[in-house]
Amino acid sequence: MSEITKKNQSLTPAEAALREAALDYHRSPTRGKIAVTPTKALVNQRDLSLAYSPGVAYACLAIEEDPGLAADFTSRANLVAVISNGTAVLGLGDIGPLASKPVMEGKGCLFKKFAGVDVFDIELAERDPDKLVDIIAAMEPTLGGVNLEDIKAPECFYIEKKLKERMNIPVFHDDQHGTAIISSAALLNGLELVGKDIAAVKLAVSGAGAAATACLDLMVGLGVRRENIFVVDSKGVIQDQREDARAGKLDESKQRYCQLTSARTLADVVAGADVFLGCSAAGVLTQDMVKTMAAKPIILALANPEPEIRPELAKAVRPDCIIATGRSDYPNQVNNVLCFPYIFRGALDCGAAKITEEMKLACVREIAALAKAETSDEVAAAYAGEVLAFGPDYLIPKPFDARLILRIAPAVAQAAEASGVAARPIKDLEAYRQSLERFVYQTGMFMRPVFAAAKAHPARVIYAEGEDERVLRAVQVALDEGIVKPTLIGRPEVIQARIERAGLRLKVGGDVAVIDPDNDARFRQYWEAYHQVMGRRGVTPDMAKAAVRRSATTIGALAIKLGDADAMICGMVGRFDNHLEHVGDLIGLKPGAKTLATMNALMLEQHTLFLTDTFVNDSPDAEQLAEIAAMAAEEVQRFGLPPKVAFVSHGMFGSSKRPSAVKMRQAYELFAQANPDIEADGEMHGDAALSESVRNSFLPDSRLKGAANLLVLPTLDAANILFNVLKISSGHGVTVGPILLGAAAPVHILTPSATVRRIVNMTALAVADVLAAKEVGAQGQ
Ligand SMILES: NC(=O)C1=CN([C@@H]2O[C@H](COP(=O)(O)OP(=O)(O)OC[C@H]3O[C@@H](n4cnc5c(N)ncnc54)[C@H](OP(=O)(O)O)[C@@H]3O)[C@@H](O)[C@H]2O)C=CC1
Ligand SMILES: CC(=O)C(=O)O
Ligand SMILES: [Mg+2]
Repeated sequence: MSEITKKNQSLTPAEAALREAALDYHRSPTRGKIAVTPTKALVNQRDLSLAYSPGVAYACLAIEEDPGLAADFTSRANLVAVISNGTAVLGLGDIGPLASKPVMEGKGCLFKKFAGVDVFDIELAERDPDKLVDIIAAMEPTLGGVNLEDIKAPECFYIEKKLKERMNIPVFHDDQHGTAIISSAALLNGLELVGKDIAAVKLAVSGAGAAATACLDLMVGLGVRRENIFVVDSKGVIQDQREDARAGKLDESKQRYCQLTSARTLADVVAGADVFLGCSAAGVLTQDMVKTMAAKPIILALANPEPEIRPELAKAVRPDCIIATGRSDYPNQVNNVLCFPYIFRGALDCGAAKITEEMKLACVREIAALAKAETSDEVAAAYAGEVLAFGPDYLIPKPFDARLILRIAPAVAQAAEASGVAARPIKDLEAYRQSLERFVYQTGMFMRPVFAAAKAHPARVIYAEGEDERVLRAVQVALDEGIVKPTLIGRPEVIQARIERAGLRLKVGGDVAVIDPDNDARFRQYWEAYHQVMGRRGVTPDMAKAAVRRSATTIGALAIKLGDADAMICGMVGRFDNHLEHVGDLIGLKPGAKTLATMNALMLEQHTLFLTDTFVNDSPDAEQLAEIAAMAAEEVQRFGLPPKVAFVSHGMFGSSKRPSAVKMRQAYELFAQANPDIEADGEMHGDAALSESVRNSFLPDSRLKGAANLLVLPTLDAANILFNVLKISSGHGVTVGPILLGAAAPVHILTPSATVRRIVNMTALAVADVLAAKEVGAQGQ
């Protein structure tokens, strides 16, 4: 039996579940985590002659004449290579370049998602440092920057040094400097909390590789005294009596921290230490060792994926400790993801030739300060339910804090200019900061507030098409996310067979309840409830029984009505209008609402847009449009976004007297009267909705600033057509919806094209809506 098979067999159930989920995530729906996509249209002969021969030759010749133009005519200035040879992959060690690829693809995702930086992940089968330097240096014409990753010490120091000498673009070994920047910020904040002086603290360090050495170098620069640092590597304490030290064979990086001491083991040096820094291996710091640390110890246990000690173990023996790890599932995630996307963003945007010490220190300052800054509405929404006040469990900002890019990238660009390495200094830093906002709502940030709210209060969601494999897969994800208590409508034996065929872990009767439309003890209760609602609309008891047997959406709606579920997802099979009819009949309108309507969200390259009404009302009048806009604006806030509403039309601020333009103007006026605090304007063209300068050329004092994010369209045709055109033309726009507005309970009617991810997102939204409805109800009492 191989070591890996043995290891898999010894996983706890939670670890085994995580393993399955992680493998599934990497395998489907596409293999791997990242792809290369063209950014220009290439659809006709003309495009071809521009993109390729003959037109491309002009771009080539322009660059030949002025190499700086490569930044304008190619993607180079936004392209970073994440390069590894697989010799120190996380804490997994020397697993080789091929096995390192998921990590490098992952870093690529983080670069793109958090900071819009494009990445080629490059895994090289080469261990010889000089050959690696030659290979990487030869790639300079391709790249705007090099992020070295998971290359082991001491070779990594030499490789980075040589590349910095040879290349005229930023070269940054993430494991060294990214880790150093974050852990230094955590150390500074931690010391502030425990009231200790950086010049007086004793550091015990496990690991003397890339990460640990760089952390120590930076910490010494910040005031830790070298004589107070005691380092342990795989052979024990680095001290002058060690065989390699006596033989003069210590690497130069270790020699810097070699001590004259009688201590020989980690336990020896941890005793009395104020700070433990671990960049080494899983579990090396024991509870017994932690017990011996000085008062209010700070523990930075950064080995990945398994830290030197788990926080619950450290806290059990030293409740006074402050502990951080590299993991996402504990407070205080000290991980270089808080740094590398943003330091490169700033460096690329100002054309930095290098990453200097000033640029790194700017990052430390910004990250440390951000943890102490007042939390913005967006961050509070992104981490709903968590306390984000500076303290022992909030030492440094969270990875989904949108302010990271807004603060770090400008600070880095400014520092680059100050240290004389910026080829294109940023002239207007405030305008630059504002331009970075385009990255903030592009990503997981978009659904993040919704998921956080759902996670804090999981709710009972009933799925009408419970036998559909997409639904089963989505329920598995939603359960793994901890956001749902699901009920599936369907035949139990069919559901079970499909769960097994799809290789899912759902347990019918365990974490998943089932309502069998052919045989359920609640049948009588359900058809009677149906008859009670429909009896005066010509429905006999026999018709009521048949209706309940025939329509799963009817069953789902009745389940909500009778208190067996909080929310419903339906619509994967059949026509939208049929589902809507059942929902209208049985769930009805929420108090105060006069109409049902729908809204769809689209995450596009440049904007996140919400469009209404995409599915319900053919040609709503001005009053209905104002009401729909108000409901839609409320839902937009669920995503942590301030709604910015544009009533769009063929007319522009009174330029047209046609009825549809007049209607949109009236709708805006009614909306503005009822919702004076929401930014809105109309009627206006679609381009004016998205571009302030176009809008200003007609009306400089519009009540709408920047780009609108909620477009209210005059008819169902207009909204539905625009939505579908944008969805396809954007290529990779992510969509959420249709989001049903105005119903008395959270119900969403999806469409037959719904993907697993869409169902998961709509589940999260339905659960978040349950919570919001309860809060509104409580306020009304
Ligand atoms: N949270 C974060 O952001 C980051 C965390 N890390 C983590 O830090 C760890 C090290 O990474 P990196 O520096 O790149 O790797 P390196 O291979 O460069 O260094 C590993 C170091 O750990 C030492 N080591 C190994 N086993 C032990 C042990 N049992 N006791 C004490 N020291 C030991 C090695 O000793 P020797 O020199 O004798 O071989 C070496 O000095 C990994 O777990 C990695 O995941 C790294 C970067 C970022
Ligand atoms: C986070 C990281 O880069 C590492 O653990 O190697
Ligand atoms: Mg790494």
